[in-house]
Amino acid sequence: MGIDAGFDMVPRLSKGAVDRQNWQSFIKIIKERYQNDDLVEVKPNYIVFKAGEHPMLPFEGHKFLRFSSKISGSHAKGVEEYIDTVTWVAKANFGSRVRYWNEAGDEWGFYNWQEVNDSFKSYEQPDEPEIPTSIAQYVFGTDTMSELNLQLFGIQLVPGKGKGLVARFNIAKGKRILYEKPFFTAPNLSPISLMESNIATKLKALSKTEQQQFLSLHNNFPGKHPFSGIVKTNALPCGPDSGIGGVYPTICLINHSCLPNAHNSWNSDTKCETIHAIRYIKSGEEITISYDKGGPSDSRRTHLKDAFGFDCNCSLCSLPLPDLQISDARRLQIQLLDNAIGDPDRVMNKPDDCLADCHCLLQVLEEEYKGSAGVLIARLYYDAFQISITHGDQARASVFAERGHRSRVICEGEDSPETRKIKNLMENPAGHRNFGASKRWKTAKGLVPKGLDTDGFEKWLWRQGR
Ligand SMILES: C[S@@+](CC[C@H](N)C(=O)[O-])C[C@H]1O[C@@H](n2cnc3c(N)ncnc32)[C@H](O)[C@@H]1O
Repeated sequence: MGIDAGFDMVPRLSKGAVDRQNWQSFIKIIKERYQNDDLVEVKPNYIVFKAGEHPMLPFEGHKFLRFSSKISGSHAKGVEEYIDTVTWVAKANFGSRVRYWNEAGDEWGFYNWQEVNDSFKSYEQPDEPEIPTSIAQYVFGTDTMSELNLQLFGIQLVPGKGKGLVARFNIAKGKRILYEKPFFTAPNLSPISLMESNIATKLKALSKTEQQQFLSLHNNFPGKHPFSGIVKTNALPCGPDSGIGGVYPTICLINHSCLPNAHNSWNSDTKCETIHAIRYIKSGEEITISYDKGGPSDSRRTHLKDAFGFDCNCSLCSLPLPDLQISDARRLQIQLLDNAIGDPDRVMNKPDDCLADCHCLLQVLEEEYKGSAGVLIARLYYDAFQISITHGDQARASVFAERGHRSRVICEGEDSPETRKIKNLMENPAGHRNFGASKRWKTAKGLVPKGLDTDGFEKWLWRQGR
């Protein structure tokens, strides 16, 4: 008997070039780290740590299932430190594929001992070399990237920002990068002592590992209320304008950019947060999301400092002053247009002006965000949809809904409640609550013109030249 702890690799690595290379660099880091440690011996086919039950790391990563040992009793001396360090390095290389468990915290390994012992036996004898039959097999082992559920990012130190997520592969626009359950969700309570005790209660309900993960998150507000400080630094709102925030093991390692390449969204059905690429992300590029609501650099800076406690050094905020001023002017214009479009009296009485503002906003967003305005575009099309449907124009409304739907899928995926909502409206625009408030622009859904060239169609859609 005794208490075991360690980590499992779930899913196990493939024989493909990508996994092979990642495992080799992981082994290289381990070898370098322990080169002067007499208790860590490099054998022909694996590394053995001569403490506890002598956990091993094979040189062939696809054989590896578990790194663990008993951590209780006198013979276990020193092994816990090896387990902690190797787990940490493995996590940095393989992310959530590395599942740490500790029987002291009622956590158990993923694989059964029969599977694990068989894997240990296979370490001694290297495999016969295989000739891959396809590029996919060579690169990915036996399957494609998605089927293998490859983690698209690694956790790395990013200059000036602490830890961050960096793409390990080229990531296509619209690709789901992460889907994660929060440790917990919590409201922003006042006074702070109340918030602290509320979080303490939620923390107690977590496993030991989760508690450790939570406590290892960055805290910009150290002092008398450490739990609240961690939540304030890391929590992401559970939906736009929600006063409830969620704290996540991996998503909370994503840094902010005022010009992000990914979008975070709360799925109120599954109670999970998703991260999607909103533009093509190159391998090696940092993955970023936006923590704030935009606006010119001054107001962004103030908000990020007050709400999250840091000074932003993203690529936009680091622009030379003349360039930053151009961006600031556009951000201000975006805010003004957004406010004007959202005015219900104007939607009712000056719909042509509102639609013209939507068109103008679309152009400014494209310029400012270099074609990657993400969810701002989805919202804009929803606004244009609402203006059209309020005045009975089902034809235009269905086109705007279709465009809004396309943008939502990119930012949030098909399973997002927001995506489903706009999809329903695309199919049945008259189902919107404002339909019929006015008949000013009345059209049937089927009256979308056919045979126009792109310019002609855009002119029709935005009611230009009337
Ligand atoms: C949610 S955490 C992100 C992960 C964090 N970098 C870490 O090491 O754990 C937010 C913190 O990361 C840093 N950070 C994120 N985005 C930044 C940015 N654009 N500029 C400077 N620091 C940033 C700040 O310290 C911020 O409080």
